Amino acid sequence: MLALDISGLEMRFPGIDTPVLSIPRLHVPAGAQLAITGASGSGKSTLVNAVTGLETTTAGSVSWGGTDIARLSAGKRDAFRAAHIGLVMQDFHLFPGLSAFENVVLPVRLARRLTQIDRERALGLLETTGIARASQAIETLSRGEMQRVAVARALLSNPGVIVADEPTASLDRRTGDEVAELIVRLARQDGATLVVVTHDPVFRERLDRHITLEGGRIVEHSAEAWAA
Ligand SMILES: Nc1ncnc2c1ncn2[C@@H]1O[C@H](COP(=O)(O)OP(=O)(O)OP(=O)(O)O)[C@@H](O)[C@H]1O
Repeated sequence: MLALDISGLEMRFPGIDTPVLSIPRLHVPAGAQLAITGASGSGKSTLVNAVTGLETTTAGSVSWGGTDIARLSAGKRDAFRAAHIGLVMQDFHLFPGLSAFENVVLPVRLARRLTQIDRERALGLLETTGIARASQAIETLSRGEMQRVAVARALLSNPGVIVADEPTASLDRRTGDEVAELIVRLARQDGATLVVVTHDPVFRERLDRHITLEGGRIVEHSAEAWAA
């Protein structure tokens, strides 16, 4: 598990005068769970892209466990993300033509040779996430099952951090609640720090702290989310 420390973060885009994101300070302790809410266009995805290193920051530092990823080269940021951050996205990002199992192990297989331990962990995670047939073709799974496979994939390398961007937004209420419960439970079990963008107040209440963004700034936060 890794703590997140943001300081003086700014994200600007060409042609826009004001920063689309401006966060003077934010601290999330190692193993804590942060929900990010806010209206459309408030900067949630931009913040996710900054904390995962998917996008280059304009100014400030984004530090995970003391490593400031804003200072890393693009290649080193990618390597840091692969080693430490499990990502779950709204639209799953799964590969058709592969089975559930093959989807879970794909990122590891692309990085290195798959070991027996990887295979066993992948099968164990599929079982934990409620996927009965690991060999089932991914495109034949229900949407809820697909997101469960994406959760298993995010957890395979035992990351210190899990970042989920609206992971239940394209699921129905009941399925979404089940996936939310699963993400929170597995993050806690693995001791991973969890950051979730969600519009869902029920999901937000499952996490131990939250911030609300408006116009790229933190306008409201729970007592535990130290932000100034
Ligand atoms: N690459 C870019 N170039 C220019 N403007 C951008 C870029 N990316 C994001 N923006 C702008 O930054 C603002 C924040 O966008 P962002 O996608 O972070 O919002 P959001 O809160 O995630 O919205 P939603 O809930 O609709 O996904 C928006 O006004 C958007 O138009």
